[in-house]
Amino acid sequence: MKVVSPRTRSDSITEKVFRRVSSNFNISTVDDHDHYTSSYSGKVSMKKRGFNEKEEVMEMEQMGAERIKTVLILMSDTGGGHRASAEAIRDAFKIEFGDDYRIIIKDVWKEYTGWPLNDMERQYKFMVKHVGLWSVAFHGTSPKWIHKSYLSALAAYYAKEIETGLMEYKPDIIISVHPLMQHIPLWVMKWQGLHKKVIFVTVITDLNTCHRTWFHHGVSRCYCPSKEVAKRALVDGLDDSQIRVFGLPVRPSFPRTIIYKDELRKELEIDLNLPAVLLMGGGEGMGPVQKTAIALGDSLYNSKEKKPIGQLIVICGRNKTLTSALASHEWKIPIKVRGFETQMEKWMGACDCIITKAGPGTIAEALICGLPIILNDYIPGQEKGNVPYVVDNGAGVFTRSPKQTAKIVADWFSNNKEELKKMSENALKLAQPEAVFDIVKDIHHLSQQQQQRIPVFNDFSY
Ligand SMILES: CCCCCCCC/C=C\CCCCCCCC(=O)OC[C@H](CO[C@@H]1O[C@H](CO)[C@H](O)[C@H](O)[C@H]1O)OC(=O)CCCCCCC/C=C\CCCCCCCC
Ligand SMILES: O=c1ccn([C@@H]2O[C@H](COP(=O)(O)OP(=O)(O)O)[C@@H](O)[C@H]2O)c(=O)[nH]1
Repeated sequence: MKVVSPRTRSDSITEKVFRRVSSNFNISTVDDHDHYTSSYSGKVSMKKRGFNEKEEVMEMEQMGAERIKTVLILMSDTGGGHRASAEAIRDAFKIEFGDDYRIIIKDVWKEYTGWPLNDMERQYKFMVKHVGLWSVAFHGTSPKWIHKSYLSALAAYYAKEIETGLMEYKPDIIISVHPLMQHIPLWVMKWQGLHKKVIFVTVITDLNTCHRTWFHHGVSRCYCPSKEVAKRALVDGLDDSQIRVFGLPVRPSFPRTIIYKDELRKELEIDLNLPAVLLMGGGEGMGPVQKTAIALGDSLYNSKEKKPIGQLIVICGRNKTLTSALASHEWKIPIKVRGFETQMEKWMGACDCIITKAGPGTIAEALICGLPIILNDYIPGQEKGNVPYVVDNGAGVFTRSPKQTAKIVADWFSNNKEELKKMSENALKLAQPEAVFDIVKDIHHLSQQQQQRIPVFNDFSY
């Protein structure tokens, strides 16, 4: 008799989901306290690290020894902003608390799960290239019942893999810096009985019109970068005690670099005397970068006097097509065309203003560097609200026209230096360079509370 293994038989999707989900639920029950205790320190630690190590850890804890805490930061490279914020938090932990915390930045979806979760970057890139499609997906998934049903199905289907991914490093604290990384990990942790052991916080990286998936009632903290986002969190039912407004976390290297402008220009081989405009489009080099660069090539050249009135730095990020197109163009003004840069603070610190799509990371960094901002594009949904955030606060202007953009910059660099100065001052007023430190200090405080057995978790229903 031929025995058909369940793995080789070709199942329908429904059968596969049903089998996986029911087997996932057999792992533990939510209120099973014995299993809850063993689930975290037992199952993962014994499986991954061996029984002896567990005993040693317990012994040290009993002796009251300070233990290095592990922080797992969940992110995805959908855009460049989530990774930048994750790195900012990691660096700030290191500066504030030295080796007291071990920080791990992971895209758990990509590393441990399957389609569609492990393919978000590619699908997101496709969707934002077709903005209408993204707009429908963003707004269409806004109702809670829609995103909850979708996310809960994925959570159930990948529960085992996600648990493995989350618990591989035995985190004491999980920080999500991504809109799609609240529900699934929190539910999986609750199903496995771990949600009261591990502190879970969300750090929102959108400045205004963020998606509702950022808000989950089960978090210990929801760090909002602005009052506008905090209002949305309250409307979505989060408790006041869960919300903190410190600002968007920016890599600590930013506030430290800006003072040495001339040094930076020497290091980056930028003309010391000509005003400089930085042109970019997020981590992926999106928006009308090429057309704007060409328009600037004309507007920043004084054809009567046959000399440039400014210089241009273009950072194309991961957009290699853009880099090579601009590198092969003939320019009348001094220009630098760069690919993905790892020390953005230096390039921003060396320039006098910036042109960018309305990415929250770039905006927050530019504000710290006191750069007036010309926003030339935004992704519908999450980036729309960033435009009034900048413009209404007098830190920049919005125009989609490359010619208009080039005209404004030429004006700032010649007749209208006063406006440039005023906007720079407004940018600095809006900047929140300390945000990332405030966030890590607050997380540290939570961690201490938990050590003193003060409950820091928020129980939640689905
Ligand atoms: C009746 C309506 C039908 C609609 C059908 C849609 C089907 C679902 C398909 C797609 C899901 C779309 C998810 C929308 C949620 C968006 C949340 C959000 O704000 O996402 C933003 C991030 C990107 O981060 C942003 O990057 C910006 C720059 O590029 C900027 O920096 C900004 O500040 C950042 O926040 O977007 C994502 O990560 C979305 C990834 C979509 C992946 C593609 C879809 C399929 C893959 C996996 C499924 C994941 C689960 C989807 C859950 C759907 C419910 C929300
Ligand atoms: O060459 C580059 C281009 C961009 N960035 C960083 O990528 C992030 C972009 O985030 P933003 O939210 O502005 O836009 P996104 O890329 O997410 O669309 C910012 O921190 C930039 O400093 C970078 O480090 N190197």
